[in-house]
Amino acid sequence: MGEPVMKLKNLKKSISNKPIIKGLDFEIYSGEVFGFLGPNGAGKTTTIRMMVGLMSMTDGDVIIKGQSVKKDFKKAIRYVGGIVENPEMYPFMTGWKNLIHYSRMVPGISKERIQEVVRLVGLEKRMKDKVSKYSLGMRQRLGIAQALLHNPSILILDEPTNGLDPSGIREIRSYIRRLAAEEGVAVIVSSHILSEMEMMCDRIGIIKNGELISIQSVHDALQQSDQKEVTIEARPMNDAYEILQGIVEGSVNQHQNELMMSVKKEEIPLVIAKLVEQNIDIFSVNVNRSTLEDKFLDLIGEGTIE
Ligand SMILES: Nc1ncnc2c1ncn2[C@@H]1O[C@H](COP(=O)(O)OP(=O)(O)OP(=O)(O)O)[C@@H](O)[C@H]1O
Repeated sequence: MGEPVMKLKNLKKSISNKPIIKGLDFEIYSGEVFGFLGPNGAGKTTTIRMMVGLMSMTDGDVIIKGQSVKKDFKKAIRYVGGIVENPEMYPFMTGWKNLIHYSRMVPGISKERIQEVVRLVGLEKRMKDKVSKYSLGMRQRLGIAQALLHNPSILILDEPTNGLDPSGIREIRSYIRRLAAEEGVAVIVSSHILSEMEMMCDRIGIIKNGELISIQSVHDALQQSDQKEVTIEARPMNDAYEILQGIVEGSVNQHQNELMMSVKKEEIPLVIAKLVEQNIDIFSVNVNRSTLEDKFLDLIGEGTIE
């Protein structure tokens, strides 16, 4: 994956002596979309605010392209583009004027670069319209264009799809993927919606109560999502083992009174039926939570997932 663009090192935050972020360690790489996922109040915004220097750190550090946000804020932050609070836009000015206005505050931004970022977020045809005529999704895209003007290595977007309708969400998603692929920027997006993250991200880190509880590649997670780890307590054990070996594709492991195997969810009833057919007594069947979705459901409680 090459050198990380950003490194979190034992990052901590306490507010009024209450630990909010309890030591985060992870790395973000060029060209990847990294999803920062967690239920409301998990600590996503607090972490992002520390990453971009909007909030002080209690302990640890954030290193961006080798520069410490704590010690060398100015050097570190020039690599970052971000929308953490609402982007500052003037509704009475056109999209183009807004970008020109912003570019004057940052040295070295050419007209060509402005055109390039406009193309990257697909707003070429709407540049002459006033921002007041834009949909929320278009404003969000203009905000992303603005954040990209100075060629950042890392783009940080806090809940970029908040408040958007499904077509707006689809658009933002495709533009974010395109940015990572075409510009090679690392993109961090936060959200509390797993399904959305799975479609947009290469890797997902799950945060709960200020701690990172899982970090996983979406590709691996989707490959695994079909398989379930199943533990069956059955007697006579040896007969059950023989039968299972004949029907389960992977290996069957024996541990004390239990047999463990990995099967597809739809195969679980078949496995049980075969054992019962052959007069095996079944005392328990446990399906262990192992996938990203399982972990996330564990966290936020079933039924609340979107
Ligand atoms: N200024 C503050 N004073 C006290 N507590 C705070 C402050 N800011 C955040 N918190 C607490 O820190 C925890 C993490 O909040 P944070 O906003 O980072 O969560 P989040 O994961 O971004 O959630 P959401 O999706 O709701 O924005 C919450 O319990 C919140 O109440």
